[in-house]
Amino acid sequence: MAVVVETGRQDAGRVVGITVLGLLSAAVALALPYALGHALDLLLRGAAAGWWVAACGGLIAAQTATGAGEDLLAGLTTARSAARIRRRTVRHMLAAGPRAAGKGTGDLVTRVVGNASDAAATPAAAAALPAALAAPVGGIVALGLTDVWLAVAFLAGAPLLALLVHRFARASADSVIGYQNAQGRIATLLVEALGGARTIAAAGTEERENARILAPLPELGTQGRRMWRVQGRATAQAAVLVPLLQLTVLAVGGIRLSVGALSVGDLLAASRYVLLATGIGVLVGQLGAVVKGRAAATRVDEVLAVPVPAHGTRQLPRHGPGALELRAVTAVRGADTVLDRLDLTVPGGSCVAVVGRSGAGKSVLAALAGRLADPDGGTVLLDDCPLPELTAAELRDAVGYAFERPALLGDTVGDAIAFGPRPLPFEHVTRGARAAEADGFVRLLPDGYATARSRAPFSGGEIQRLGLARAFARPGRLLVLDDATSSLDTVTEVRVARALFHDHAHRTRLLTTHRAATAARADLVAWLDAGRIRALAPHDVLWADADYRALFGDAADA
Ligand SMILES: Nc1ncnc2c1ncn2[C@@H]1O[C@H](COP(=O)(O)OP(=O)(O)OP(=O)(O)O)[C@@H](O)[C@H]1O
Repeated sequence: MAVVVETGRQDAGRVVGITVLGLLSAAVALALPYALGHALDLLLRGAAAGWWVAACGGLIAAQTATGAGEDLLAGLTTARSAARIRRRTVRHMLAAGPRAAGKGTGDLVTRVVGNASDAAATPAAAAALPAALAAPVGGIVALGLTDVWLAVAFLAGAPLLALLVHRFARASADSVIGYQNAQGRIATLLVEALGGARTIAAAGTEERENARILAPLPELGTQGRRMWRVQGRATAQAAVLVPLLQLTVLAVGGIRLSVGALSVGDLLAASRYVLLATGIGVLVGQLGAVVKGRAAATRVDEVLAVPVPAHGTRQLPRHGPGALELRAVTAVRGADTVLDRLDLTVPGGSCVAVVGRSGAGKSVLAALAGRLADPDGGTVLLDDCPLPELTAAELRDAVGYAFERPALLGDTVGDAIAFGPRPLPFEHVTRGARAAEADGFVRLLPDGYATARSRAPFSGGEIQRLGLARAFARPGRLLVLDDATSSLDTVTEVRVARALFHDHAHRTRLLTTHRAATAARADLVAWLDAGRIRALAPHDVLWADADYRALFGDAADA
């Protein structure tokens, strides 16, 4: 329950305030029946009761004030906790990067939005528990002090009340966890379907997809009904048990009044104490919030448990050539060892194309090269420095990436190209766009580079060119391109290739590709096969090998 414990600690002042105000409110609630009873007895005897009546008024005002203060503090604590948990979860998720994506986008959103607010309510609800418990316990003690037989009558039925609370807490915890998990699964499937809306429409599988997304609905319904059943049963049982207990205590009180052991005022006080003693509704409500919050906190904690890569303190040598070395690198994905003690040296300033059959592990290798993922074994070095030893800023400044399906982030098209840790001069943006053959179509947009992204629908090839522009625009010594030119038409690809293969900045370039033409332009080709580099040589040399040619299918591409 790390996230709840931590937010509780940070809100310690307010949490203590809620407990203190709650206990004060309970104390006032316990004092009021005594004052009322005493005032009534004095009035019935015709004695002066002015002070006691005034005390009753004061106690009622104090009860209102402490209740309002408690509500205000609880609201503040919950709101601040929710903001803090969301900030922390979002920061952690982004720091974990692609590692967090394994949970599914929809499920992550549910955890950060819904579960975070339920978890945030826990410290305040837990802080109110002592008061929710003090009022009933105080009520029983007060009954005993008024007349021991009243307490005996109440305690005879109390075990049933205790059992009710215990069963409620246990049964509702199970159903709440089940409900939240089913919600997360629906969100994941929905986000997946929204991302694939075009494919679903083209395949005409809307109905099937609808059924797939809503598949966890019966489970959600079952858990929801269980939740309501548990709550309803507890409320119904309490609705029968509580009046029965009150009636029993009042009946005993009536008998004690008739034998002169109690005054009328005592009976009035007892009727209110028994109400406090049976305050199970408040306790059940508070317990419900704590149970729900703890279940939600478990789901938030699972996000926070995704490891975030630690960064070192080193800088790269000032004028290093950008030599990349993968030493005995192993990468395990699922049950498969995708890369198996792989060695690869990419000379500084050179352009190396990584080829291999589909699923050979090219993208995994590309991710390791710039530390978008860490290897399960072995080391990746840039200019002889292991990547984990570099500061985060040094690493991101040194390595640029372009992807097959880049995400365009930022408000305007220019922002999407400049997207990075530091602002970029406009000339760099346009230079990158020119190199990626994006400058022409960007300038035709209504406001050129200042066009809002939402007003600029792009084709797959154009999006790829903007992703390339982003990579070209930023300085750095290593450029990793993961299938980043696959959607370009042949003419554009040839033009982009000019910038890529004759890089004026002499950056080291590692690019994964399926195209023989792209491999042919690279200085060297790293042939990935069975988790290792089968050969590292120029394309012309490798072309003599029939297995190598088979990678590209139709040789006409070459
Ligand atoms: N997060 C993951 N979880 C499980 N398996 C994964 C994960 N990422 C990759 N894989 C698996 O690792 C293998 C290598 O994937 P990778 O994307 O690197 O192949 P690739 O050579 O780039 O393929 P392609 O040429 O088709 O893009 C594949 O079998 C893939 O299913």
